[in-house]
Amino acid sequence: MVNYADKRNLQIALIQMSIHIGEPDLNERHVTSLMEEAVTQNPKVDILVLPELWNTGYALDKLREIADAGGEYSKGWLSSFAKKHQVMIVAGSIAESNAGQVSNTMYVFDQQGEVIANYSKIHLFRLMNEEKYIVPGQQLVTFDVLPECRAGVAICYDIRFPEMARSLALNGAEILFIPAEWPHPRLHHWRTLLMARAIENQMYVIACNTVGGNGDTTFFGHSMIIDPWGEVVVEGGESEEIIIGEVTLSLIAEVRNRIPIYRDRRPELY
Ligand SMILES: O=C(O)CCC(=O)C(=O)O
Repeated sequence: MVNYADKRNLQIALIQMSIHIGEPDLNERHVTSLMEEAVTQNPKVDILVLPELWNTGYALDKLREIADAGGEYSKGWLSSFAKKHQVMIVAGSIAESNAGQVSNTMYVFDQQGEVIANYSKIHLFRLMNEEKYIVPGQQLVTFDVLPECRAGVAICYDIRFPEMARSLALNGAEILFIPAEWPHPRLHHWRTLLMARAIENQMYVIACNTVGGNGDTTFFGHSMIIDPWGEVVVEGGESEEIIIGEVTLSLIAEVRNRIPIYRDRRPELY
């Protein structure tokens, strides 16, 4: 939990990085240097956000060999980083192996380096055969960013399922973090779905995508922060970059009071 009692705004850094496919050691060095750069150049950053599968990329046929056993190695150094820099990390996701099975799993660390949330992607992306190599998670996850502000998490394809974001919102989430590895030619889907999840749930959407390629697939970046009114606070381009944006916590209640969808919904009819 971000531990400033009077905190009203949050500074977010999105690590929009390229991934060396199937090279966890290289990726660890790469992501660490970008995270160092983010906290050095922006000492006020509260939360670092990483993209999906940053340790391996979609090296699906090698995943069993190269996935992090129990996530222990990644959890170790990410925890030390969070503690050293007093920063919360929404650590994208990694390929994690357990008893021969691989999951696409996210960890969230607080400023003391404790793991405060752990989510495995529940909707696996058939278009890329993800379900043949990865086992799905079985539960939705929320965590507290501040005592009075809860967040939910989703990974990439999960945003095509509006029921999921709505369930997270009904569980109290006011911010939705979304690590992704989303490619061309579906930029229009990416932007529209993120915008819709923000507007329909009146929540901040904080989405961190990758850049670069895997064979003939190109990941387009466009990591974004969208406010609960649907305005884009910040949006990346198509190259590697650290994107900084601010979350204004008071805006969430303001939007929810202005158009009170949670009071007006009729769940008994649908
Ligand atoms: O839904 C999409 O178009 C992209 C999803 C995806 O690439 C993923 O879940 O890894």
